[in-house]
Amino acid sequence: MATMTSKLHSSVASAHRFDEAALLRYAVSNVEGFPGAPNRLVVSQFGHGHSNPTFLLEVSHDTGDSTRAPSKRYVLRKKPPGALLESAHAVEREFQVLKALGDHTNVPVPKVFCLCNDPSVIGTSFYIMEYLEGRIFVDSKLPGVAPDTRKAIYRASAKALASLHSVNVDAIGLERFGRRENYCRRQVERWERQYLSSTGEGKPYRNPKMLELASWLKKHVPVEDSSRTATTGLVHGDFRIDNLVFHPVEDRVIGILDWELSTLGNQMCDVAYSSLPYVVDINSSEDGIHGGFELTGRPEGIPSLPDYIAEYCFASGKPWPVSDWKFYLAFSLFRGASIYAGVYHRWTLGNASGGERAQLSGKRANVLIDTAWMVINTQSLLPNKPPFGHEISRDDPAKLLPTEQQGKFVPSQRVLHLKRKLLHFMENHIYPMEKEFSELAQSSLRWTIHPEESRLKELAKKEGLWNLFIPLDSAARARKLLFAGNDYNALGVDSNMLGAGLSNLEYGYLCEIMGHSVWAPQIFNCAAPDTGNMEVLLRYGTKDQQKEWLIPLLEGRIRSGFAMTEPKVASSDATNIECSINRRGDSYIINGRKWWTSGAMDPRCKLLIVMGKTDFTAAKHEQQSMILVDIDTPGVRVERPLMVFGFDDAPHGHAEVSFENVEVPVENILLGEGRGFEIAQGRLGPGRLHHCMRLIGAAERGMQLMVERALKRRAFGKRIAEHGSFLSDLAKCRIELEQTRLLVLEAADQLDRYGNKKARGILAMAKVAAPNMALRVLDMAMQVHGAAGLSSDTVLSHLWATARTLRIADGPDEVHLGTIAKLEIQRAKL
Ligand SMILES: Cc1cc2nc3c(=O)[nH]c(=O)nc-3n(C[C@H](O)[C@H](O)[C@H](O)COP(=O)(O)OP(=O)(O)OC[C@H]3O[C@@H](n4cnc5c(N)ncnc54)[C@H](O)[C@@H]3O)c2cc1C
Repeated sequence: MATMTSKLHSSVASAHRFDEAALLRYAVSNVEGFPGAPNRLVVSQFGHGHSNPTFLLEVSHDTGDSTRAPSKRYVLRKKPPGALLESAHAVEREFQVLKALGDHTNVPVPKVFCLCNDPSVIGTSFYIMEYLEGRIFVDSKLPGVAPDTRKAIYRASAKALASLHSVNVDAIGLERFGRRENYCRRQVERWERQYLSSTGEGKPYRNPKMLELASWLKKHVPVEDSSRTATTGLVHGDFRIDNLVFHPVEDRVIGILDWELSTLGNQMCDVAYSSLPYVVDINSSEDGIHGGFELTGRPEGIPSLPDYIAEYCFASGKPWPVSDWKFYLAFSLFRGASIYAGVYHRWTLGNASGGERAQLSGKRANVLIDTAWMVINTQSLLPNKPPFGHEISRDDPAKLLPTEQQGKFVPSQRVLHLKRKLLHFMENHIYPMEKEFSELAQSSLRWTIHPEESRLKELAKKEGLWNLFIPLDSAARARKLLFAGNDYNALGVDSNMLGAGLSNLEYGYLCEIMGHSVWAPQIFNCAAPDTGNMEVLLRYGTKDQQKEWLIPLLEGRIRSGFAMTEPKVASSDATNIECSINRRGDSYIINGRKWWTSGAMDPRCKLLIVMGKTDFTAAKHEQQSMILVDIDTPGVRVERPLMVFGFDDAPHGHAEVSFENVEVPVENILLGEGRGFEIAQGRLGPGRLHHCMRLIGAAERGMQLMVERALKRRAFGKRIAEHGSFLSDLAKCRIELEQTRLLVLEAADQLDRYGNKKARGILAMAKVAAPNMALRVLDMAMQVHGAAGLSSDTVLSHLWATARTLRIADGPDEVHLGTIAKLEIQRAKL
């Protein structure tokens, strides 16, 4: 039978009591939505197998009129009291992994609210997380459970394990969560050390067979362990059925618990560990039979071991693990034995959680050691191939299909939440203001800022819709460089300024929505060229450069321009650039003429990133450098605004700018002389993809307006929507839009996974496809609107003009096509 999580707690063990009043004070100010004072806190302790004591917090709020609002439940997890084994009980790491998974993936984990490292609150570090109401199957034999449900429960746990093993750790900020290579080797050494420190003289009995086991394991470490392979990634470390919370009635996992041992490494260890019920019954106590299902018989409905592993391999795409299975199983038993020995040692010292269960741990350690030797001496454990036909799940193929919460391009809950907020903001604040913004931009006050823009920016900041474009890795660099020690306040900067920690793919879903309106991106501080310029400063800026320029840009106090293109030379080939940046003493002197410097007309524009040559004689791609120039420096002259099909894009504009003996300090050079191309590559990858994402949004807006118009407007006796030619054109637009969206999302995903250089082919494809698709859709939308579509009375002509520029402004199509073709030919030559 399953036990509901609400039935797994009892009163707090005396050794684990803590200062509840201090906790309450802390939680009220650190957990969003925690009931405010006055309130009542009831603490109880989960008794089921936790090496880090885990508590249920039930907090209710006095309403003041003798009633009490229903209590809210949270779970607190802390380190145990007393002296601890080195590196064990790291609740900080548990918090880190849960936060990353909860924020960026669909892996089922409880939401975490706060981490407290201050021991003065309740004596040790702790964190507070969501309470999950659901079923826990304490016994892996699933007694009292119907055969069908048993099958579904095992299948669901294999899928849950596959889901966590499919996580792209590099994209969710966990790339340094552990060393990936040589995991097993290090683990064998680590658990051997741990075993030695838990047993021996003055401590519980040390089993010599355990030491022999360690030697055997060291000799049989799989070859795949030494490098990054298909099985390297996030490892849970304690993945077993009783660490999973299942939905109260549906047979699916809603929470994977107990992440204490999680790290990066060889995921086959998790798979083997989760298979231990097949080889040993660790729940059988005292002198009972300790064999697992393979020996004692499987309870009806529980799949065979090969079926269980095949289910996992199919869901995760991992190879069939036959070759080293013996090692992985023996290692899992060895590690389990070391953990049990540690728990038993703690029990003898009086500070193990888990009550009576802890007392049995010493015996269990020895059972596992014996079982490991039995496994080693067994001929075959897994068949050479997965069982026939398991891929097409024999009984219910539909259950194997991804659900609506799975799939490569299904945004995480967090992104969906941001998306809802963004859509709401667009409806309530952006669309209603579009007409007024446009009117001001066409008036004699065109180069001024509408006061509503500043108000909306503040609102976007408050709503957490600010700087969402900043990728996780760039934010991490700036956080380290600029805000070491998390001291945001010393600089007077709000920590939200570094965005929401999204990957490029995650941002893609949001950036698309901003693309619905030409006015939206700047309200969220996500407009070009500021985004690209901030990216440059985040990635390549020194601490001083970041302080001077990045912070005001992050805060939206200033704007910036990127000055590369020159009227005199074909600038799609940046090696042609003629602007000179010459060193003179402690200064650089800049001379040249640029045009199409977007944003330079904006009254708030303060910074120009200028690309020029510091050495005309160096190798072709080492002549260029980038330098930071204050637009008010003597010699910088904004000559004139340029027009795009009659739009000057006021108040930001695109300017022709001349530089005449402009002197800037040497510290303003970015990254160093000759590094301009390198920076351009870093800048243009994500930045250009943002354009593509916005173009998807612009096309969606076109589709929406086109359909609305076609449903309202009548011509030749019927609505335009009833004319056959419209219907087929509309359908073709939708097909093209969806194709392009998938391409752009795939490009974002590859950018996250492989980086700019490796993803350059698909990035180039997205850059060609997106503007061309948007142009066709918007052109069709304008056509359906008749003459109105070409006027400025709808947003269509402006969206179209912007889309058209992106066949050139972001590098001409021909250049991107050249990249794609070159890669294609290279592939053919391989
Ligand atoms: C609205 C807008 C905003 C812009 N914003 C900025 C900005 O903020 N900062 C900035 O520095 N620049 C900006 N630009 C300029 C833009 O980056 C350049 O226009 C672009 O790089 C092309 O350079 P070019 O105009 O000199 O064209 P050229 O290099 O002269 O190219 C002209 C044409 O030659 C052909 N061609 C070029 N290369 C190849 C090839 N390899 N194979 C085949 N045909 C080829 C293509 O048809 C191309 O369109 C902006 C442009 C626009 C329109």
